[in-house]
Amino acid sequence: MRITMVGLGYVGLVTAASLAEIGHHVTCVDQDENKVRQLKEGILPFYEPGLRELITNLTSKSSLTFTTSLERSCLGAEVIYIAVGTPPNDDGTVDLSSLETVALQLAGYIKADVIVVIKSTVPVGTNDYVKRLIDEHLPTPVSVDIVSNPEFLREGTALHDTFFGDRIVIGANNPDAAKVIEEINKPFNVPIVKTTLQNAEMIKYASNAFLATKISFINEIANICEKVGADIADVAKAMGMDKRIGPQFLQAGIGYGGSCFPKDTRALMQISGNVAHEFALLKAVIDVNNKQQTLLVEKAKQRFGKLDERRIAVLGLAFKPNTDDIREAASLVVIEQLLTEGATVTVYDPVAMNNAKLVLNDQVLYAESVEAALKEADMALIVTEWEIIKQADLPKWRNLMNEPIIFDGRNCFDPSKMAEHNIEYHSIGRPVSMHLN
Ligand SMILES: NC(=O)c1ccc[n+]([C@@H]2O[C@H](COP(=O)([O-])OP(=O)(O)OC[C@H]3O[C@@H](n4cnc5c(N)ncnc54)[C@H](O)[C@@H]3O)[C@@H](O)[C@H]2O)c1
Ligand SMILES: O=c1ccn([C@@H]2O[C@H](COP(=O)(O)OP(=O)(O)O[C@H]3O[C@H](CO)[C@@H](O)[C@H](O)[C@H]3O)[C@@H](O)[C@H]2O)c(=O)[nH]1
Repeated sequence: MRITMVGLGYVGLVTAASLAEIGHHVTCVDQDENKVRQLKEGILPFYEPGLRELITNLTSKSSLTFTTSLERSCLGAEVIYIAVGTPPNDDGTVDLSSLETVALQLAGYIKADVIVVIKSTVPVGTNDYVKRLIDEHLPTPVSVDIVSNPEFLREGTALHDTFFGDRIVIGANNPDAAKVIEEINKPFNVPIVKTTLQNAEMIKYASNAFLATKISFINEIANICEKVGADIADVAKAMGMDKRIGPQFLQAGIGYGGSCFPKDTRALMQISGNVAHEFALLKAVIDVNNKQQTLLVEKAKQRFGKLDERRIAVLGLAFKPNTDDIREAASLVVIEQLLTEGATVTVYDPVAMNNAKLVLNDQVLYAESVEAALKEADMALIVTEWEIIKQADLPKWRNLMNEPIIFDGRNCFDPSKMAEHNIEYHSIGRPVSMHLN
């Protein structure tokens, strides 16, 4: 099948490469000339394990090509995927302007019957709206079908999630169009759910909101554990053994971040508000998360009284490991709090430093390694559970720091081990372990 993919963010690039890998011919389009030029040279715009190798292999076979010309990419395309960003507006509503722009441009370029597949996360009713927009602006009478195919990949494990996903959702009004997209996806050998456009749109928001709910729930349990002397690690483990609950997304910590959960939960609040439904549960999930992101610094303040003139190492900036994405990362909240308190902040992340520099500029010091960040620090705050952090040489950490005190937002270490190494250790939902001398 000849496919065009418009928008080369995480979703567009990973989907395009995956579709090419299962035998389709995919032309990738982005308006960002720099991004397209770099992709042609094999340079990826973001860090994702395994993706560069896959893309290099597919481009060498010409099953994956890159261009900035939407017009040329439409020639001969049987299916056009759209995966442009749908970022939040200030009030939490979804900014659909990129999607509208692409729809209007496409209307001018489509010369034959085609299926348009929307992969972007969009509020209920948007797929219908895009169909109307295209139809109203088509200069030639051709048939354009719209299919909603929301994406469920996670950053850092995007390829695995695509090839071993739990389900592929295909929403369409026209069963023939749904059938074509089903055939395209069959080689993935992932269960396919065919449904309406509205259901497909809602499935995406409901799934993300539910996962966010699980995280805020376990974080609240963790906060209570700290006060009653229980240990969240044991509690979550035993809860997750109940198949009705399941073990995933029960990792307590400093809250969820990233380009999806924060924006999609806020968007679902807006969607429910638009139909005069007060989604009290989701509001609580968001409030809990906002508070959770401030927890580490609050603990540090309680421990020290004031943080001004303290040298503080922040370890991990990405919103989760195995990505360089810092969109709505907890690290940004933590760093802002620390700077407001007057602390001197040194940061380190194995892959997100360049993205961080674009946002934080010269407000913080940038270290070249975990060890360099810890050197002469009065305390360390762990925000992302990178493997390089979890495999710490603890005696070395202890010797590097002015004071061996760690506030861990991701529960990377066993508290008893920290006590053995004479490190004062504050984590989430577990007892504090003090150093012995
Ligand atoms: N990032 C994720 O992990 C993830 C997972 C599932 C779903 N989603 C959803 O997928 C969508 C895309 O997210 P993302 O993070 O991959 O996107 P992104 O914002 O990182 O990238 C979007 C790309 O679209 C391009 N673009 C914008 N307007 C364009 C136009 N008119 N013509 C051509 N290209 C254009 C931009 O240049 C950019 O490269 C969003 O709706 C998001 O909510 C994201
Ligand atoms: O038990 C957990 C699991 C996750 N998180 C945090 O939650 C955030 C999101 O993590 P994750 O879901 O792994 O990453 P994303 O790449 O944002 O993926 C989510 O958002 C995507 C965009 O919509 C969806 O496609 C995915 O299915 C959905 O998992 C991160 O800050 C994690 O640290 C926790 O705090 N505890």
